Amino acid sequence: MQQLKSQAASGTRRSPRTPSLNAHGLQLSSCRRPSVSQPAFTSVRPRHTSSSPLRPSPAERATNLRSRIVPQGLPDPAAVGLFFAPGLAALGYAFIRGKGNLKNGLSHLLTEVSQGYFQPDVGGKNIPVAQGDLSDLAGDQPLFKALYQWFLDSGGVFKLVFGPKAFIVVSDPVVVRHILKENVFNYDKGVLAEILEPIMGKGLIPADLDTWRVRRRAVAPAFHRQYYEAMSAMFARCAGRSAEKLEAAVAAGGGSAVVDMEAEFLSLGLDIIGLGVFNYEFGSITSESPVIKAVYGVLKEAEHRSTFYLPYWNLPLADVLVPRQAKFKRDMRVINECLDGLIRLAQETRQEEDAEALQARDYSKLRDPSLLRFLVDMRGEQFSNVQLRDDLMTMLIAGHETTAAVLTWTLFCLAQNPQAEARVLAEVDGVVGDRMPTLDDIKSLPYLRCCLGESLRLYPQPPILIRRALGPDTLPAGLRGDPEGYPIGKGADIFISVWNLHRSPHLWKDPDTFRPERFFEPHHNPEFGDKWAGYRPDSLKGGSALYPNETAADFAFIPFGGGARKCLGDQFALFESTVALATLLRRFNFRLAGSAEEVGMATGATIHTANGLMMRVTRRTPPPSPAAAGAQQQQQGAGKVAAAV
Ligand code: HEM
Repeated sequence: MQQLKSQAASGTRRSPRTPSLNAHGLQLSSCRRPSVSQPAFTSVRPRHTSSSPLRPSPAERATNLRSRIVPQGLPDPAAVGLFFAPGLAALGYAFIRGKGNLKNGLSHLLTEVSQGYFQPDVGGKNIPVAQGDLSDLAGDQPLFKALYQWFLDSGGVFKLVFGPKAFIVVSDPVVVRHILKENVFNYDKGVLAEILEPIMGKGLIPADLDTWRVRRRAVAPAFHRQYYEAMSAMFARCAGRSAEKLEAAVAAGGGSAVVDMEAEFLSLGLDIIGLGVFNYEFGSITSESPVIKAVYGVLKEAEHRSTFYLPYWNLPLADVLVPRQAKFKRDMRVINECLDGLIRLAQETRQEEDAEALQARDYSKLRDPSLLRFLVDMRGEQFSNVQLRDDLMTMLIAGHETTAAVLTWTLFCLAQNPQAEARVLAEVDGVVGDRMPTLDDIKSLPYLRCCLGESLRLYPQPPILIRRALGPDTLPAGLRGDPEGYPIGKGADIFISVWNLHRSPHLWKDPDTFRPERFFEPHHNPEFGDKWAGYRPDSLKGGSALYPNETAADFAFIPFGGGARKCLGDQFALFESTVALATLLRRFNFRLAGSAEEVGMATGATIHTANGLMMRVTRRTPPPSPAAAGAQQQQQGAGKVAAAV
């Protein structure tokens, strides 16, 4: 199997980065500009007619995506004026200490800070501080890759100090299990909640624990079997639309087209999440609308905000003085009006029932099978319209780019692994044939499911989860840790590095290699003793879980988090990805149009490509479907019988 180790990560470069956050967690934004040139694609690409940033042409889209990746160069001057005087003083200090060289100066500042100046007392005194030159943070690689090196050097629990803040970085499954499951209610989302609150209000992801308890209990029952049946049909319909669009591009290109598949998956993901969550047809695969524009605007702003330490947008008049804040406000108004309208409509047609009765509805006959319909119709639920809107907004943002990223990286990995690709195709041809894939088909596609798991292992969305301790706690030792554990205090900020866990040499064989079959094989590291149970595929067979998950891996694999605050949309996203890939892979061949290095990797709201996933798409001639082959055999058999008679 091909090593992916540095393929995607290399090839893009040069600009400082800061940590950033997305809907689900911390994004270690590289904030860098790719220096590689776009491959010189000469063949026909599908054209978008608009110059809107939302329905971009491929060239526009690459620029837009990059501008989403790179936090838009310099911040707003007004914002700088409002906030950065102390920062500039610190930089001046850094400059002097660094003898005139800013990078050295930063290194001095960060190193001195790491040695204890300005550090708030939140315990963790026996936690090793990452050794080395913290100017690595201003170097060439994404921050989460720098964290990986420190993890290898310093172990599964270490402290990272920069600016006025100290963060405890956790990359050990024993400690992660403790935080996400065993002592879950001692933690909230900390800095993530501060950033997301203006966008998602008290939606499930940033919600405080009291709000979260009530809303989780209300929203979770909406994801039920009948809902997934209806959703699978919708996934197939939307994926069919994407296929038609690709067909047209291939036909226009005389048999092949170079298409940015990442952009296609973003459109597909938006259409699906709109229909699944509030039965709203964005139609973004084929069109554009002010609402789509506003959604992308808000996503972009969320990403931009996450690259700043200081929430300047909360200052009085920020939305008047800072142009991008004014735009953000306008975008929010457009989305809120749309959501309010949908909520109003759902309320006008409300048919109250108990949760069990709602789950037993005949979803095949419902014109609106969405989550919104379920939530509004549920008897006895007390919630305000604002709360409902926050929940919808949260799911819209949580389920869009994340799923598109999974599809993007799975296709990227398959294109470089012909054996894995051949195995997936054989599976899809044998199971789905020319039909639309169904929910039941997913059960018979184990290898495709593992490919999705493997893509999520290598490219977790997000690569870091954030927590803040609400009270004192003692983190367990984990592998080779202090046997006494690590006492921490209230307010301690924690980064759970999903990237480190997923690529840890202590937890996985050949951690950087794309090898989906690993999820069929048990794996254990005896060094953990009985602290970590290892990866046990058998534990999936007995349960209802179809995809590798955190329980089977005992928290070494946490693409959807784990414990009480685990993602609510995990099955939605995985079913969607399976149906979409089965639909597209059956009909088209996808080859990288340039090299893997040219694809590049960058982080923003998710880990995405730096330059788009440019693929040469051609029609695939699949073998006859099993049904067609069966019919053909029957005909031949009948022919033989007739001849014999
Ligand atoms: C591949 C796609 C997705 C990935 C990788 C993903 C990942 C995650 C992760 C890691 C968390 C936990 C965050 C934390 O613990 O801090 C989370 C939470 C959440 N996700 Fe997803 N997600 C995906 C798709 C979706 C979809 C499609 C929806 C909705 C339809 C959704 C809704 C949510 C919600 C509501 C939460 C908050 C759960 C809670 O706190 O109770 N996600 N997601």
